[in-house]
Amino acid sequence: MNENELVRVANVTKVFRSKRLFKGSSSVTALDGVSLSVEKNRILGIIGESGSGKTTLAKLILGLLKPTSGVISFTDLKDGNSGLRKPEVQVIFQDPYDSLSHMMTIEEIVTEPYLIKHKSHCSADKVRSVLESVGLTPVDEYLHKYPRSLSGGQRQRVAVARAIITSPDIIIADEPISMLDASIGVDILNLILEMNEKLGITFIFITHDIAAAAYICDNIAVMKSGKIVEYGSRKQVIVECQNLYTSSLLSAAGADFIFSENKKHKAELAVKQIC
Ligand SMILES: Nc1ncnc2c1ncn2[C@@H]1O[C@H](COP(=O)(O)OP(=O)(O)OP(=O)(O)O)[C@@H](O)[C@H]1O
Repeated sequence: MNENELVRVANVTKVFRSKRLFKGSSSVTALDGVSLSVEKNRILGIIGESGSGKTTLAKLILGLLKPTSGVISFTDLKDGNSGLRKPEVQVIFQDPYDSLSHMMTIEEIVTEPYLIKHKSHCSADKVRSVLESVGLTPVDEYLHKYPRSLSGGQRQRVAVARAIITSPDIIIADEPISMLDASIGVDILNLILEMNEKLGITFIFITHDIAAAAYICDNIAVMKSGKIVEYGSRKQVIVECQNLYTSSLLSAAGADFIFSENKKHKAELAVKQIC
């Protein structure tokens, strides 16, 4: 693996097999010979229609599933002065109404991953700084609330806070804006950009929305029926796309894309595209 890679997915296939009583067995090839790299400090977009295999790929990278064939390898990172460790991966789910426990306060939800990782309580200062960094201010207004009293956008900010509290190397954001209003979705895109730029967190951004991917991702993999049909830099995929399926996604998005090299402009431009 080269020094810029955190994860390499090499020729990975995932077949789900199920046995049905009296009806024999059936199988679904969710991923078919997928190869890609997750590069350090970058945002990798995985885009495709429903059923194209995006979540299966995310679950394989998270270690929740095992590939049927192929290899997923993680680079070794320096851990303190001596040891080596694998990159830590956290996840943000699609549904901010379902992914946070209804029985826990915002403080408990955000600090839980820290407690699991370090087996010790998180300091009050740390919780405050994490909530501030995701824009949940004034912090005292949020700490003791329950998710039910927050809006969808605020809940997704809680999910981002929960994901960053352990200082992960990679965050997999699985359709994080698909259940939010367009303008709130753009706020979350801005937050992902900020976490990437300020904290250096690598993101895998899973979406069916090519406009959103175009504006926040450095690299994009376009998936169809379990295969990657186009893969490259944002410019290669959006401006110089070679594949008919990618072109059809671009036209379906009504995307009269203004290509900007400047990441900071991308989310604002996305407002016009997504709305
Ligand atoms: N546990 C499973 N058992 C059987 N089939 C599965 C399983 N998980 C996923 N699949 C199938 O694998 C294919 C890819 O599913 P996957 O959820 O990865 O797609 P996706 O692109 O994430 O879709 P969506 O955007 O709807 O979440 C689909 O045909 C799906 O039905």
